[in-house]
Amino acid sequence: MDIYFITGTDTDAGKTVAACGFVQYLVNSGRKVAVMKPVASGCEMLDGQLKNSDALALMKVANIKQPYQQVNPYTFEPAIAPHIAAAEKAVEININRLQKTVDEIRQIGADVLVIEGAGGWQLPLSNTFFMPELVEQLSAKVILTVGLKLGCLNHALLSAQSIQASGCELAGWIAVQTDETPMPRQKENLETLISILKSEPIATLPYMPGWQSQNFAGKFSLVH
Ligand SMILES: Nc1ncnc2c1ncn2[C@@H]1O[C@H](COP(=O)(O)OP(=O)(O)OP(=O)(O)O)[C@@H](O)[C@H]1O
Ligand SMILES: C[C@H](N)[C@H](N)CCCCCC(=O)O
Ligand SMILES: [Mg+2]
Repeated sequence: MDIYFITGTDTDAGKTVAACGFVQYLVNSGRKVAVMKPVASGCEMLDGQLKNSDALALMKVANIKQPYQQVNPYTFEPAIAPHIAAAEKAVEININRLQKTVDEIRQIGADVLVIEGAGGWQLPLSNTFFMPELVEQLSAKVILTVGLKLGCLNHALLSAQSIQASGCELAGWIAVQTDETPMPRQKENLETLISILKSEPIATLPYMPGWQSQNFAGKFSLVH
């Protein structure tokens, strides 16, 4: 099973939009795709269970049916840093539990697993454990979502350097216009990103109101 981890230059960088498009692209190419949002803060009670809108959006585009708990093992109600939300509930985010969940997903016949992170690359999950440890342990390929806004050049370069320093493979990046108004000099910034990240993006996603009900698989190009 190939595992892709979708990270971003920051929270609100467009990771969920990028991850949903990437899942649609994989499904369109004939792959059996499962999804995960391992740790989510900003959840609401639905049908007696805390659920997160990112996890629900990913489940909608995947083509393997999974129980909610398998997609999103750790749910926290407040929209705050997850390790703080976990500490407030005396919950320990356990890397072995997450690894076991990924092993379960292997058993259900997925040939690709797309995992959305939370926040940016170096997300604390406790006082001593950060998200890159999980990504490295899973040998997941990383895709960096760059939210197109002023400051993204620095964030993109720092993220790429940190991904590589964590011993992970940066398999590609996705540019996302997250606001209705394009950032100033968006075209020039995209050219700079291509130069900094030393590759063309696997997709450039425009601002798409109602993206939840669109299929944007066609905007993606081949990723290894
Ligand atoms: N291309 C787009 N078209 C329309 N709306 C977008 C687009 N990209 C992002 N948005 C909106 O911007 C907001 C942030 O995007 P998104 O939720 O994908 O960020 P994220 O990186 O997944 O954040 P988080 O760290 O909370 O998971 C959302 O409200 C989303 O609907
Ligand atoms: C609630 C929010 N939308 C994200 N899910 C969590 C973002 C955590 C960011 C932590 C940080 O780096 O400061
Ligand atoms: Mg998200």
